Amino acid sequence: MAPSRAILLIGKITHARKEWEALASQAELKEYPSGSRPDFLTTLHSPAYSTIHAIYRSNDSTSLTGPFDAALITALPASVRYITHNGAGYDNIDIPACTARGIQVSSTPIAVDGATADTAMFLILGALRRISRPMGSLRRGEWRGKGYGLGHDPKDKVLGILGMGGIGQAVAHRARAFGMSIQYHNRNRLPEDKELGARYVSFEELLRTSDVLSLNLALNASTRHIISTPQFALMKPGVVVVNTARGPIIEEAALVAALESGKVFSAGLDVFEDEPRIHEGLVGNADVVLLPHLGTATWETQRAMEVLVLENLRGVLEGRGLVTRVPEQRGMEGGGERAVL
Ligand SMILES: NC(=O)c1ccc[n+]([C@@H]2O[C@H](COP(=O)([O-])OP(=O)(O)OC[C@H]3O[C@@H](n4cnc5c(N)ncnc54)[C@H](O)[C@@H]3O)[C@@H](O)[C@H]2O)c1
Repeated sequence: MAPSRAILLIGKITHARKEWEALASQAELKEYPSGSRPDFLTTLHSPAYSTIHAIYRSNDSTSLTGPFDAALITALPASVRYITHNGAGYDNIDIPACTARGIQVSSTPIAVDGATADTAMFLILGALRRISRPMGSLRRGEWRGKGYGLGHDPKDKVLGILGMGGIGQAVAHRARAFGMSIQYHNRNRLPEDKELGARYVSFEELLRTSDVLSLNLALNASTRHIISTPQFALMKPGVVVVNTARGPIIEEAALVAALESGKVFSAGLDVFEDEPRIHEGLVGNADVVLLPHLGTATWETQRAMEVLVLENLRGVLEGRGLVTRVPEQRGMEGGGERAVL
């Protein structure tokens, strides 16, 4: 007998295609590989989509559908019960709108921790050395170039981690090997065994006393622009700021001003306020280290993320529920969330 429930894949599965196809014994598999938001909204009303039980989407597939905002959530077929999202950040999904409709959402924490923390370390070391300027000079045939200057060692510097979740903890673990002393601020203080010897401090103390500030918290209404002009004013002169979380956590114009005034020695950025647009004051600043949102861009991590989404789908199809439901839906019926940090 044909499965009566369907799963809709929006975008592509690249690294775990076989595992996706294996789900065909448990559900009808449908795919929406390309299109536009108006096209997607129209397609949602077709009878072929009326049995969709779960949706596989990703941060990348936002380019096909636009954000999963309240308008899109409202337009989903009544049959949709789960959204399994490929991405540790899910700021492009309106979680309260999903909860209001009884739709459970999972993300891919843990799978992303190592690669994103490696990226943060790369940016911390690169920004401490202001490595971009001499790298650019070399490629222009100018060897070290004119503005070349000495950098700083990570050893004995205070690393302040804002957001000590999975990635923050993986950054702490790595930074310790470079001789950094670590402090953090989080919504909730961690149990001692997860602190890895890091000191818990207030947000203000973190800003006032860190030599390097690493941003590792989720983007939401309360964290948008959490780092802006007043926060830069509190920081130590010559601080290094690294962001591998989400661009809008920093008010980019304020960062540019802090770089230009010399308050910030350098920055290392994987994420930007209005990707893929980048503030001219950052692109034009040879001393900042910039990456085009590559935090999880490794073969191993991309596969691990896809496999985790499929584990969530299998959990749903086999009646066990989601494996990594988002913490905002804690307490909602149907289980499967990780601890709220
Ligand atoms: N650059 C990339 O490619 C990339 C890859 C993966 C994740 N990310 C981003 O990194 C973020 C963190 O990922 P994670 O898996 O570590 O998430 P996580 O949920 O494990 O950790 C986030 C931490 O931030 C803390 N937090 C939330 N609001 C806070 C606040 N106002 N002040 C202090 N702490 C606060 C939470 O308590 C939690 O401990 C994601 O939300 C995502 O946006 C980026």
